[in-house]
Amino acid sequence: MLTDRFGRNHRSLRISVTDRCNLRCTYCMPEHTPQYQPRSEILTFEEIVRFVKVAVTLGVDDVRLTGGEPLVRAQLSTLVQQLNEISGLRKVSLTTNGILLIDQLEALVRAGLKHVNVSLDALDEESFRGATRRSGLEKVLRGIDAAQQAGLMVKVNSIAMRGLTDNQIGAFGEFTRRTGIPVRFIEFMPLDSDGNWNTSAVLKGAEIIAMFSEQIRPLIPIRDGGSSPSADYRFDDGLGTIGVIASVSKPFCESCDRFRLTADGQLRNCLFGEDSGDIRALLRGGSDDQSIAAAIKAAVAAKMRGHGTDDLTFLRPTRPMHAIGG
Ligand SMILES: Nc1nc2c(ncn2[C@@H]2O[C@H](COP(=O)(O)OP(=O)(O)OP(=O)(O)O)[C@@H](O)[C@H]2O)c(=O)[nH]1
Ligand SMILES: C[S@@+](CC[C@H](N)C(=O)[O-])C[C@H]1O[C@@H](n2cnc3c(N)ncnc32)[C@H](O)[C@@H]1O
Ligand code: SF4
Ligand code: SF4
Repeated sequence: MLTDRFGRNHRSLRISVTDRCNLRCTYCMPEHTPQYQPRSEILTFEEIVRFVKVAVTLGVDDVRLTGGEPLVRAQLSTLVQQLNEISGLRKVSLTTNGILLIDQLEALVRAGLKHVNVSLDALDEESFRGATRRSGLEKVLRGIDAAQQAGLMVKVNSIAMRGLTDNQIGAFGEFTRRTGIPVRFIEFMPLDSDGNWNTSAVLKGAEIIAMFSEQIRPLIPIRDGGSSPSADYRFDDGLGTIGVIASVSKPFCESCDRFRLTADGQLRNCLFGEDSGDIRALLRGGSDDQSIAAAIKAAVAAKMRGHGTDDLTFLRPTRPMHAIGG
C-alpha cells in the first residue's frame, strides 16, 4: 500500500528512540558536545505506538528500533513489549552498540525481542577505542554471547573504513567461524557529524570480500532474494558468514523498502533525504489517524530514486547519523 513512484513497496520502518549515545564513534558523533534534542521534543512510547499502529494499517510489518543508542532510552523493553502486542507487526528488532545489552537482555527477551543487530567495529580493545572513543569491548562481547545463548537471532554490523577494518579481517573471520554469527560490513557514508567523510576513507565491499577470501578461505555468495541491504557470503567450508552493505560503491536503492521516524517525530523517506513530514506536530495537535496515514503516504510518494552520493550536486543531509537513526 505504501508504493512510491518507482514501484517500491515500503514495509519496513526504522524508529529512532533517542539521539543520545554512550559512545562517540568517529564516523557518527562529534567528539565533544553533541547537540541533543530537548527531551520534551522526543516522542513518548505512547506516541510511537500510536504511529506504528497507523503504519501497520498501510502495510508496514517490520519495525527496527535504533538511535542514537536505543538502550540508553529508559525502559526500552517496555516499548518492545508494546510493539510486540500490535497485531499485524511481523517483526520487531533492535540495532544497538551492545554496551548495555548484557544488563537489559533479560528484560528484552521477556518483552519478546527475537532479533538484535550489534554494531562492533573491532575485536581488540585499542582499535575498539579508536573507533568509538570509549572503552567497553568486553561488555559488548558478553552481550553478544548472552543474546546468542538466549536464542536471539544475532548479527554483527561493522563500519567499513580504511585503516580500521583492513586490520580486523583475521579477527572477524575467526569470530564468525567460531560463533556462527554473521558479520556485515557497512561502507562508511557521508553522515558523520565531523564532516570528515571522503571516498578514500571507504573500504569498499568488494575489497573486503577479496581480503577475507585471500586471508581466510574463499567466500561463496549466498542468494536470498530478501530486502536486507547486505550481500552475504559463506566460506566455502560452510563455516561463517560475511556480508557487505555497499551503500556507497554499489547502492541498493532500487530495492529499498524502508522509511524512518526520527526520535523527535520527523518522517524521513530516505537516509539521505531531509525531514519529510512532522508526525510529532500531528500527534500532539490532536490529528486523527487518517491525517497521520496521509502524512506517511505523502512522505513515501515524495521519495527520490536514490541517494545520489556519487552525483556532483550531492548535498549532505543536515542531520548526522545519530540524529537520523541508522
Ligand atoms: N544507504 C542505506 N543504508 C542503510 C539502510 N538501511 C540500513 N543501512 C545501513 O546498514 C546498517 C545496518 O542496518 P541494520 O540496522 O542492521 O538493519 P538491516 O541491515 O536492515 O537489518 P536486517 O533486517 O537484519 O538485514 C545501518 O545502520 C545503515 O548504516 C538504507 O536504507 N540505506
Ligand atoms: C547510528 S547507529 C544507531 C544504533 C546504535 N547506536 C548502533 O551503533 O548500532 C546504527 C548504525 O549506523 C552505522 N553508522 C553510523 N554512522 C555511519 C556512517 N557515517 N556510515 C555508515 N554507517 C554508519 C553504525 O555503524 C551502526 O551500525
Ligand atoms: S554509531 Fe551508534 S554507537 Fe556509534 S556514536 Fe553513532 S549512535 Fe552511537
Ligand atoms: S539511500 Fe535512501 S533510497 Fe537508498 S537504500 Fe538508503 S534509504 Fe533507501
